[in-house]
Amino acid sequence: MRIVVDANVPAAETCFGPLGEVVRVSGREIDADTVRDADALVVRSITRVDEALVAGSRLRFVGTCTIGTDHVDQAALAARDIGFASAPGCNAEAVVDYVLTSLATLAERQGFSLLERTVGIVGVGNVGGRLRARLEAMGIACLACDPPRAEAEGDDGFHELDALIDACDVLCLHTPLVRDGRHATRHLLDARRIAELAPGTVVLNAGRGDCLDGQALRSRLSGQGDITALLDVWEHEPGIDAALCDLAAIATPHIAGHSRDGKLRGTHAIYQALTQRFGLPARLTLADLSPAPPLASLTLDGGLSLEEALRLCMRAVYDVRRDHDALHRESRRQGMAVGFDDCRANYPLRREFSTLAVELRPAAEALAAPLAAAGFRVAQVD
Ligand SMILES: NC(=O)C1=CN([C@@H]2O[C@H](COP(=O)(O)OP(=O)(O)OC[C@H]3O[C@@H](n4cnc5c(N)ncnc54)[C@H](O)[C@@H]3O)[C@@H](O)[C@H]2O)C=CC1
Ligand SMILES: O=C(O)C(=O)[C@H](O)COP(=O)(O)O
Repeated sequence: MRIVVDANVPAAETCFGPLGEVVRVSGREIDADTVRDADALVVRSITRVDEALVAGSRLRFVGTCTIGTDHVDQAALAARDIGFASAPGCNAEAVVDYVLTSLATLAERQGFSLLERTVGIVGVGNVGGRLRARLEAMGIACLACDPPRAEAEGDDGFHELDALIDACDVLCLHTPLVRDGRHATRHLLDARRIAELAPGTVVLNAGRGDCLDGQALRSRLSGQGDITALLDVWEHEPGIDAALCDLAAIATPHIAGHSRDGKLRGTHAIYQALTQRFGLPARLTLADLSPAPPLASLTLDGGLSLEEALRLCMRAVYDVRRDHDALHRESRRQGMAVGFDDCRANYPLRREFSTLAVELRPAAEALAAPLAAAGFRVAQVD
């Protein structure tokens, strides 16, 4: 069996090597020629998988090691009886880590307390749902907007997007890109809604770039300049709007989900789906792929405020300023599109909050509940 795999899929040789010949190709270079003689194709989010790509191939399976599936024409695959799998939820915890560390960084920079803010979550699926759970456990008020869920489950606990715009200090977008239909998300945050955001509002987009009208956001930021944007996803990646990138308080190259843990979960989910499709045994477990974290534990004594302790633990695992600085540095050095992709291809090791055990001495015991709520493993020590 010949398996073409995006060069940015970790552990591909370990997982797919025992099943066949693994051919590594850069995600943006995978084309009809590359997959012509392939039996299986394993991608991430940057390869457009459509009829033109698969028409001349003998593919029997396509897997994307990502949550998002907007880059895959699933109908075209089904019409050719090509099996398909994605990896729902694989990097949801990483995105939540990203949101928390971004908001904590902004709170420090702008001098507000995150614990006193109201956060609106748009799209309350694997990512948004976990974000809500962590924020609420930390005592932070949340409002949820998810019309498809409200329709299926009843309105209770769900609000209209315009109500979130009226009531929230922070608006987090975690919607998939849905181009058509009643719940389409393209430009969900459009020019009208961007104009209606109250001064001081923070907008964070870690869903898909097209869910937000980037031009309208740029005009508001460069004109009134009275709101704050934290952006991980962009229209026209990798050749994103350099002016918007400069105006965003945190600008990162679509890496919110790029923890090692999340990527390995994605690879492993597709390994399982591929073996099932070809009737092969799946011998590898996720634990076989996961390395020990470089920082396994730290110990806190008294003397830190809750927000200081949260920031310290978050940054010990993941500091979003590193990714913001890298995007600015590499886009200046190599040009936007090349720099953007370079940051993603050479992404440094990042683990999830849950890999860190925070040991608390008695004087720090009041930090136990909020640190656990934020996602760390907490233990009391003498
Ligand atoms: N920045 C990054 O690195 C990453 C981005 N993503 C993006 O985040 C998206 C969400 O991920 P998950 O939560 O795991 O997906 P999910 O499928 O579990 O949840 C998506 C939620 O959005 C809701 N939704 C759909 N249309 C909506 C609308 N018009 N308004 C409000 N809510 C709507 C759905 O009902 C669903 O509950 C993915 O589709 C992907 O595009 C995912 C992982 C990493
Ligand atoms: O899972 C998703 O959906 C994402 O957006 C991925 O985290 C993006 O991963 P790459 O395609 O950038 O490797």
